Amino acid sequence: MHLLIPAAGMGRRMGSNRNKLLLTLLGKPLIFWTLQAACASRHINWIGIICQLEDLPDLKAIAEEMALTKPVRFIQGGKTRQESVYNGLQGLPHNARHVLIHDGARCLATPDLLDRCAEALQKCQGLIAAVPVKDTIKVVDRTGLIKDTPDRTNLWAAQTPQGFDVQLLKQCHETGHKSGWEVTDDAALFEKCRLPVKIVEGEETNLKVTTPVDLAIAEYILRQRQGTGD
Ligand SMILES: Nc1ccn([C@@H]2O[C@H](COP(=O)(O)OP(=O)(O)OP(=O)(O)O)[C@@H](O)[C@H]2O)c(=O)n1
Ligand SMILES: C[C@](O)(CO)[C@H](O)COP(=O)(O)O
Repeated sequence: MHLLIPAAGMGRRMGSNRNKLLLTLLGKPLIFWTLQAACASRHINWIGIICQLEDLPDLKAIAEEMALTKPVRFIQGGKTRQESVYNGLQGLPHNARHVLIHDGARCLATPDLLDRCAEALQKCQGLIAAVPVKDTIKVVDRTGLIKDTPDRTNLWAAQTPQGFDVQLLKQCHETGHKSGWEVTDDAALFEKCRLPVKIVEGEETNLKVTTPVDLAIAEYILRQRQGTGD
């Protein structure tokens, strides 16, 4: 299974002056933990890291230090996540039939989740990891007034990995590009093209490290996993 890791963001919401994936999390760069899970996955046998040129030396150094046992290709990122994934798809080897896409910023995803998604992708055209929403969600208008309270039983919070048939996802990205669609995940392009996307039960701990508080929570979870919860 081929894996693309979008890692070309800036981390503005983190308030950092560099790519948040290079920030330290429990003594290692944040992206180290994402790569460690990818390496431990039984099904992933190729990794594409999508990144900005300025981060290339740091990311290469991390990959070298980890002595990754799977082939790794670095692919130039774009201005948005959507553009980055588009570039990533062009950088896949020609024999890639299925692809998992997993945010570098979701550094707590387990190898088991990656493997469950890889296995499920053998039987469908598109899927995403997701978890049922725990909060009551409000739809709010521009003036701050609540317009609707959707039924929570139908609401799921999207995560990554997201997995797709490569040719279909390439077509969806092309259509999205021509039509000027702006989306925050790849499933949305599939949906807009009226293609089916399945849900795979995700992990509550699979948070996207976005703000400083997420960094603290991620560190806490990693400590618990390592049995050093103090
Ligand atoms: N041009 C971009 C923007 C984002 N990403 C990646 O997409 C994932 C999810 O994006 P997000 O968490 O929003 O990351 P940032 O764009 O870095 O954060 P922010 O929106 O706060 O600037 C991250 O792994 C990020 O590196 C990417 O590959 N290319
Ligand atoms: C793909 C994603 O991680 C699913 O939750 C998410 O959409 C990434 O974009 P965001 O704008 O940072 O939420």
